[in-house]
Amino acid sequence: MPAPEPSPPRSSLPAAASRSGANVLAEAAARAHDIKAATGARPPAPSSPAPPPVDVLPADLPTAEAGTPGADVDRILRGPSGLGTAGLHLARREEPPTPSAPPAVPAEGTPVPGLYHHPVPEPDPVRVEEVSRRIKAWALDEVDLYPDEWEEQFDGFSVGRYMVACHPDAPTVDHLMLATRLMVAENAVDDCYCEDHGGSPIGLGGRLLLAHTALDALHTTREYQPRWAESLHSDAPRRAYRSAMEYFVRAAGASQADRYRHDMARLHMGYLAEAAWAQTDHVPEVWEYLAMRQFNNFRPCPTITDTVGGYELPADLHAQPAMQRVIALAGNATTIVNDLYSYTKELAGPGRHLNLPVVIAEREGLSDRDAYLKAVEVHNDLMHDFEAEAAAAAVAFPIPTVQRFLRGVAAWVDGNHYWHQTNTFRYSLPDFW
Ligand SMILES: CC(C)=CCC/C(C)=C(\C)COP(=O)(O)OP(=O)(O)O
Ligand SMILES: [Mg+2]
Repeated sequence: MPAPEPSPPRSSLPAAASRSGANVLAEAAARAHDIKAATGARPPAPSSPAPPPVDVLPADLPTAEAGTPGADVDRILRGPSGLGTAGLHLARREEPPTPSAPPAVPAEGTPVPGLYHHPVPEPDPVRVEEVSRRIKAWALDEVDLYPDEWEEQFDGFSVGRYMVACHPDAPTVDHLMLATRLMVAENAVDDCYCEDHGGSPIGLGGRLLLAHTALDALHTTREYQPRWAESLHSDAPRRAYRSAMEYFVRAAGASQADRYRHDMARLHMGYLAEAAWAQTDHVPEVWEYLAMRQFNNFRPCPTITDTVGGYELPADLHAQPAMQRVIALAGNATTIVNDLYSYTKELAGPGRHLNLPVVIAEREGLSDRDAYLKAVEVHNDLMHDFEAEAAAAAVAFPIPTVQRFLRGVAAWVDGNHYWHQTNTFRYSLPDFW
């Protein structure tokens, strides 16, 4: 007589988590592995020769200011403390420290008065320098990204400082490069197809769709495949997307790569709505603008925090409605930060550029100043909601990868604010105070 089947493993997770499918059960089984992964990392495909050693950053995230609504949540997002919990924190660096690393120079720039945010420590200058060196080499030598005249703008964008600030738990510079290439490629598409460098709403849909195939490959017949493959080398945005995605896919799990493709499809849909409104000079209602900006949004950047951290948030946990809400609120807060810091730049550009203060002024009949101040309040409400929902998700899913992912998203939010505040080459504040 055959031996009875062993009973299926039972989840030790709370009810909310155990409803979320097979991957969550596997997650529970792999918890011990995750704890190890929180201090180790999935290695990305190396992009170039091994980097020089970099300094060791403190792995903790910045704390919320005392007395702010974020103070409680910050304690949760900072993760557990006490004996035996070290493995649940952000990864320690794999690269050895450089004792002679130069001290970080304090950042320039003033925060928007009244903007709820968390200051971050200066990003490690050694990492910043190395990422900046490598990204320029990639842009020039691997994807021929820009003509000489755009060099100052490329440098002024300070993408190395941006990505080091946003990913304090990246175990190596190779991991940071995954985010940095994608960030540069995303901006190349925005600049060259949509905005500053020859972009236009006219014909944007066709250009975006074809560029999207650099992220989400065309599967077609033998006759047409080579023409498509060639097309991926035919302009800078497509070369950048193709190459950055190739590196990313080599480091990411299949569901992480698919998550990124989905987020980029969302982004492209947002670009199209913005372009359609620009073509007819339509000013949407405020809530409609916010809906467009939820898609034309930084979301694809914080959602790769696990790949850049060298671990994976399982797809079923990423798909949880609570997690989706946290991600959407984080993306929306970070994107309204852009609207506030880029306000004067966009006002100075040709034509009307929609951003939240402009739309509030137009649709709610407020002065430019009052509309700007109202946009600050909208941002602050989004930030408080993000933090409250992240805290609730951290409690609902007491799983190391969830906690680490939430901390990674929060770190991205703070690093994004830091970069906007300190990028005085690109942004300046209006004279409203
Ligand atoms: C990096 C990335 C995914 C960008 C996508 C959307 C995007 C370009 C932004 C959210 C930034 O907004 P904006 O186009 O207004 O940028 P600038 O104000 O010109 O810096
Ligand atoms: Mg802007």
